[in-house]
Parts: sequence; structure tokens; C-alpha cells
Amino acid sequence: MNPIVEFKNVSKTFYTKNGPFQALNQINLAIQEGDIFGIIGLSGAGKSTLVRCINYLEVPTEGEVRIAGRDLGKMNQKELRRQRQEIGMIFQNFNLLMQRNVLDNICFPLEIAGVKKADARKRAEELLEIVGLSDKAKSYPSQLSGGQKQRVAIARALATNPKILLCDEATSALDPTTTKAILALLKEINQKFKITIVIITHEMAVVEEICNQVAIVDAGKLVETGSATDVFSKPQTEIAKQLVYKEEANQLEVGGKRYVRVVFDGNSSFEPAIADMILNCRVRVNIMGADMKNIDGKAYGQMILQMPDEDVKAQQAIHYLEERNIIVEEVTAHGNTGTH
Ligand SMILES: Nc1ncnc2c1ncn2[C@@H]1O[C@H](COP(=O)(O)OP(=O)(O)OP(=O)(O)O)[C@@H](O)[C@H]1O
Repeated sequence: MNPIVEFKNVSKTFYTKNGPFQALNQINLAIQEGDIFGIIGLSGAGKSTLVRCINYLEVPTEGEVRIAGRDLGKMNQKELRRQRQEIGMIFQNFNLLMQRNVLDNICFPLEIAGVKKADARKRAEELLEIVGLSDKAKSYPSQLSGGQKQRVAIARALATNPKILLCDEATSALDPTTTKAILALLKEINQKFKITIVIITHEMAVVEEICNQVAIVDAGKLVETGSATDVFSKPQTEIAKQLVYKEEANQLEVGGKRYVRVVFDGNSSFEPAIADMILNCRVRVNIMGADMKNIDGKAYGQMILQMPDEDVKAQQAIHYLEERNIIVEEVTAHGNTGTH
């Protein structure tokens, strides 16, 4: 079966007054139907440009973008318009029409698609129920909280029954509790309506919470892609490590004592492993920092432990962890490591 979104050698160059700027460089990517696909990267990496190529808001300068096997570059304007109705999009700043009430905001794309007013209204009411805002139909965006505005934007994006929903930093302007609620709604939409979701974010918590697949973009290139579990447990590139492991844990000042980084890759749970090591090896360790994640009920991430000064004890403890398939790396200086 064709992937629902496929990029084949996609590049995008912007021609600016300072000369050409290549925002995307030979991207190859496949998103399968039903995925919640996270695109992560530092600011300016090219995430928005990549996602805007999915609905041809940005037209690649090279390569092909295929939706369900059909090349967008070969479509005429009418076909492209129809195709775009199958791709909804939500944004960080919601992009609602401030002078229209909630119901009319949701009806807007339906009006453009030529749906009869009464039918549009009915569909908008259904959507309001799905996003949990039936009581706000007559409110104006200015009367809503950020989370409620994003719910309206989601309802509007779903109005034309899209197969794909693109989310460009959709939770970046929201507090953590509201973010969780919006992510739960997105997951529900993914599962109930089988809508493929593509999420751009700089927040790892968002990816951990709902994405099953991840792509990491750096300076216009796709540097890593795979299941969220794989990318989080074994980030390969420097940029992926930087994104996955928080900076504090990476830049530990060592200052003479012996430290190790213990990496959990989903094969063990943290509590028993460390507790058993302390009991069995009779060592004292200090946990200097931890950046642990729980993905699909398994422990991923890293922890920096200060080991006992006596070499034998420290070696014993390290050996104990390694025997349990836990990766232990010695932290030599400023976060540099040597794997045991
Ligand atoms: N229309 C444009 N004209 C010129 N340069 C552009 C244009 N759109 C984007 N760029 C440049 O392309 C690069 C990638 O931008 P893009 O918005 O895709 O990055 P991003 O990863 O989404 O970053 P952010 O998280 O900061 O939005 C940036 O350097 C940006 O300045």
C-alpha cells in the first residue's frame, strides 16, 4: 500500500534578496496512514517548510510530494484544491476569524467548498460536540481561552473530512495542562476517524505523548527517522541527542568525582535496577540528574550517577548494571562519554 504522504528527493530553495537559501535538501520521507508523525528540529531547521509542502502551500523546487500515491506536482489547480480539502491544518496562533462566531468559523471552509448552509451548520454542530464546545457555538474567539480556540481550529480543520491533519506548533502557545488535553483530543481524532496526523513541534513532551513515528530535521536535511521508541532510545546523531537528552544532563561539570551516565533503552525499568544495584553492591550513589521518559510503559532516557570514589566499588556497580543490559557510559568531562 502507498504511504499516505511520500516525499521523493524534495528540495526547496527560497530566493531572497541576499541570494538563494536552501530550506529543504533532498528530503525522502514516508508517512503511513494512521500515523501520528512528529517532525522535530531546532528553530529554522525547515520543519514548517516541510509540512507546508504536504499541502503545497510551499511548492518544492525539486522532487515529488505524493499524497496516497498521487503526485501533487502533476495536478491542475482544480485537482489541487480538491486534494487540499483532504488536508486540514492547525497553527500555533489558531488563525480564527475574529469577527465570526465559533459556529461560523467552522462553517467557513464548508462554505468555500460549496456546502449548503443548513448542511454546513449541521456538520459544524457535530464537530463542536466532538471537540467538546457545543455550548460555545455563539461565542466569539476573543471570549475563548487558548485551549478552546485551538479546539475550534481543530473542528474547523476537520470540517471537510480530511484524511490528514497538519499541526504546526499547535500546542506551543498553551500551558502544560491544556497541551495535554489538546493532545488527548488529537489522539482521539486519530483513532476514531483514522486521520493521519503530522505534528511539528519543538517540545519533546508532545512527541513522547502521542507520536508513533518521528523525523528529525536539521538545516534542511532529514537526519533521523524511525519509530518514536527507536529515536528516543537510541538517538544516533548529535542533533537528535541534543533534542532528546536535555541540555542540563549533557553539560554536567564533572569536577574530579566519578560520574556515569546510565542509559535506559526500554529493556529495564529504572527503580528496581538502581535500587537492586545499591543493595547488591552495597554502594552509595547520588543521582545528579535524570531525564527519563515513559514511552509505551517502558523506561527510556538517561540518568547521571555519582559513583563511589573507590574504584573497585564503582566497577562492581557498573558491572552490575551492564549485566542487566543497561548501557553505562563514563562521563569524562563536560558531558563527554566513553562507553564501557
Ligand atoms: N518564504 C521564505 N523566504 C525566505 N526564507 C524562508 C521563507 N520561509 C522560510 N524561510 C527560511 O527557511 C528556513 C526554514 O524555515 P522554517 O520556518 O521551515 O523552519 P522551522 O524549522 O519551522 O523553524 P521555526 O520553528 O523557527 O518556525 C529558515 O531559515 C527561514 O528563515
